[in-house]
Amino acid sequence: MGSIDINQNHPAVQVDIPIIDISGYLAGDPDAKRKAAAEFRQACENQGFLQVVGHSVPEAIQQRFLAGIASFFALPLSQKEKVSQTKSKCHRGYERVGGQKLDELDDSATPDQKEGFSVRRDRPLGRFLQGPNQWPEPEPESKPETETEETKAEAELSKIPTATKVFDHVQFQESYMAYFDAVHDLSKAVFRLLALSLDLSEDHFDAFAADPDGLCLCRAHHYPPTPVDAAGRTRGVGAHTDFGALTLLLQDEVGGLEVLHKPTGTWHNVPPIKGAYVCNIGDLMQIWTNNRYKSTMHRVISPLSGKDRYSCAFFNDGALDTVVECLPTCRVPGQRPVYEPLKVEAHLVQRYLQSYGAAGTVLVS
Ligand SMILES: O=C(O)CCC(=O)C(=O)O
Ligand SMILES: [Fe+2]
Repeated sequence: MGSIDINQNHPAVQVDIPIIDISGYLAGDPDAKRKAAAEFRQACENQGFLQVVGHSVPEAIQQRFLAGIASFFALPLSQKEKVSQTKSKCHRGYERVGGQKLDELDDSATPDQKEGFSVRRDRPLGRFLQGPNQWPEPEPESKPETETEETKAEAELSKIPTATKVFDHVQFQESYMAYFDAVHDLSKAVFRLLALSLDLSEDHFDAFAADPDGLCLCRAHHYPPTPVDAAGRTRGVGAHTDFGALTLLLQDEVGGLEVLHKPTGTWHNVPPIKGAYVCNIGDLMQIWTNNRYKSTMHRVISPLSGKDRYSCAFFNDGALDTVVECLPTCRVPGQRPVYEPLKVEAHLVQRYLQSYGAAGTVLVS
């Protein structure tokens, strides 16, 4: 296990975000399995954040996906709004800058300075958040009937490759779903490691994590650059904990993700590692483990002037009917659990309403 010292700005505070190589575990090596489970246990008990390398998601799938989302976000706003999340009954599609406010620490915080695109499993419209995805359609090409000087000039201009021209809606959807499937598979393997790390049977979370109707959200983000005068302090995403059980985040090389060291109230950078997954524990896992595993607060600082940042968070929120209650290995006999048992669906409804305000009510009405 390697680790990075991220404390340049806060030399007195030690925050360790370990880098865990799971290739041996995935290859079926029993020693590597024990070692990886122990490393997960330590990381989750400590900071609740780690980075996974040696995983199963091919670099080519990541690269195609990142190229696809960058070309989508470069489209004109009017085109992106055609697949706006506000048109979806199940929260799919495009979310414009400021569409969500995740900050849980500061009521006066501005909405998140990010735009997003949300995809889940494609299903008929059903229970909370279940339904069809929204995908961008090709723009109809208009052909002028008679050629004039003006239309000739326009035709010349249209030879210039613009973002609209390079956007390929078929490639976007295909690369997105290939990425979704690959990261969903990885999340199932990570849940297995989490089970082992908690001294449970390896398949303990399988039904939750692999349910074909379970809620998984794959949300791509674009963080536009911030002006120099606001450098370092604008919120790409406000301080929050993740709602679900497990998050796997792919980030580009720009950086900006920070985790909170609660005892000192200091923020620490999570350094980008090409192709790695930042893996963090969400609230459901903290409840399951009776506070043994930490759902740590984090935020994103907007990138400096001139730089666009792209990332993608995959949240495996699991089967809606699961009752989350203190795991048998997370309390001593006779000890009362910290939390009352709760249903995944009820928990998610509450957190969506909090972060989306009135716009979230469409999901539960
Ligand atoms: O983009 C990132 O680095 C983090 C995003 C995040 O925390 C979230 O979507 O919950
Ligand atoms: Fe998050």
